Amino acid sequence: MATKTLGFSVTVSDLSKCFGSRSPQPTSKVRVFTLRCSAVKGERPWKTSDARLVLEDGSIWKAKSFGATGTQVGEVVFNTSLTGYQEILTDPSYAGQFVLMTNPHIGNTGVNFDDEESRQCFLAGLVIRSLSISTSNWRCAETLGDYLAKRNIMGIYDVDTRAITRRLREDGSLIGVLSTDNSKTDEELLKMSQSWDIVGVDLISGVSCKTPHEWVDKTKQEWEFNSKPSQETFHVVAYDFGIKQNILRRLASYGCKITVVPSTWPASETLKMKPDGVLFSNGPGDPSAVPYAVETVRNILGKVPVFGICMGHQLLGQALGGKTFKMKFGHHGGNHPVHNLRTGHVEISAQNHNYAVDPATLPEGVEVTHINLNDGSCAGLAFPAQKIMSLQYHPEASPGPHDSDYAFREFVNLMKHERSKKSEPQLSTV
Ligand SMILES: NC(=O)CC[C@H](N)C(=O)O
Repeated sequence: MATKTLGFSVTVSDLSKCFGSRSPQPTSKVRVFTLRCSAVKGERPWKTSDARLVLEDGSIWKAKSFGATGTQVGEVVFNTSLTGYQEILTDPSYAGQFVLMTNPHIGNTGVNFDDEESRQCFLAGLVIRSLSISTSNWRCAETLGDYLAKRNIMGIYDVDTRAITRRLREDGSLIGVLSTDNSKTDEELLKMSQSWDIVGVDLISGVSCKTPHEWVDKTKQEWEFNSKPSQETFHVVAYDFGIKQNILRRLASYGCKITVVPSTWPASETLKMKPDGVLFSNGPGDPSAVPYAVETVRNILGKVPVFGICMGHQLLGQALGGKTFKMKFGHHGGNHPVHNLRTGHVEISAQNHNYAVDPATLPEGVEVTHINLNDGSCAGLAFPAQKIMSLQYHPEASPGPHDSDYAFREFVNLMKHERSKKSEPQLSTV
């Protein structure tokens, strides 16, 4: 190819190198892909070492490691959020998964003390195209590399994230093994990836809290955008299936007093607390792998107002008698358009899920309230007769746009309505 000067001493041939190259090596069952990029050859302030991401389809992606070292298996999913990698890293719903960020430049704002979504990082690892060589933000407390190393989470960079994303979009989500261990052969890693599965595994029990506790923190005043908090206080019991803390902060900001309970907390104990409402949270893995949670949800339905978010929505769907199914590659990102069928509005939403409820399997009376406009899948449900509302996506965002925050107000209104019904004088029948 003829080399043409573009200015800033960058040439077309330099740029073509930056887009990586597929170099299939037909010698064995596996094919190796390396990313050649002249722009990242300079000295780096962090340790680098060779790493391999071996996917179950036999492709091997050579990369450099940051964070922890070792060998880790997980399902690879891609996330299209442009910002918010710290919230993504601490979202417990990613347990068992490698998150590949499609935004090519990650790490430039470091990590801070405020943006944690849970007590630790539960994900299998992080896959990025380019790790920022410098970190600059007024809230930055640590670099991304140091943060991951301390939490024993593996990361890789200098890998062709666009090519992997296209593969996942075409072939569906894939299991992969990430390794920095040179003593393991490609075939061994491939075998590992082909013999592990995320379907049917209860990942909730590994991320849920162990004992009930109160939650009081609201969204900090400087970040608050809801100007009309409720004048009344409502007691909400929140089931922690891997709950993101911003769900709790948003509920507290809307005037709720919250008791967080573990995933195995009996429905009877919850009902004894006489809550105004119950929240079923987001969480990792396959909703069909946790029948005990579906049973708990079933025993609460109809008795108090409930709100299900993501995993909570899927468990509600199953408790109502419906079915969930695994999607081809799921939805992960902060830019998913959702159609609110009740208002006619389109919301740009934050999403993170691989499973969905099949609305055709739900009983009569259950209303589909929201649709994902990318693929028409069910994004929200309501069953007014049973005081149920649920969303497949994340109204708390974090990271993501705030378009769907109104859902917390709707939940408060549901509880308010129920309270007012109880205080109405009962007509006696003769
Ligand atoms: N964020 C979530 O709650 C995810 C729910 C479920 N683990 C899924 O992947 O669909």
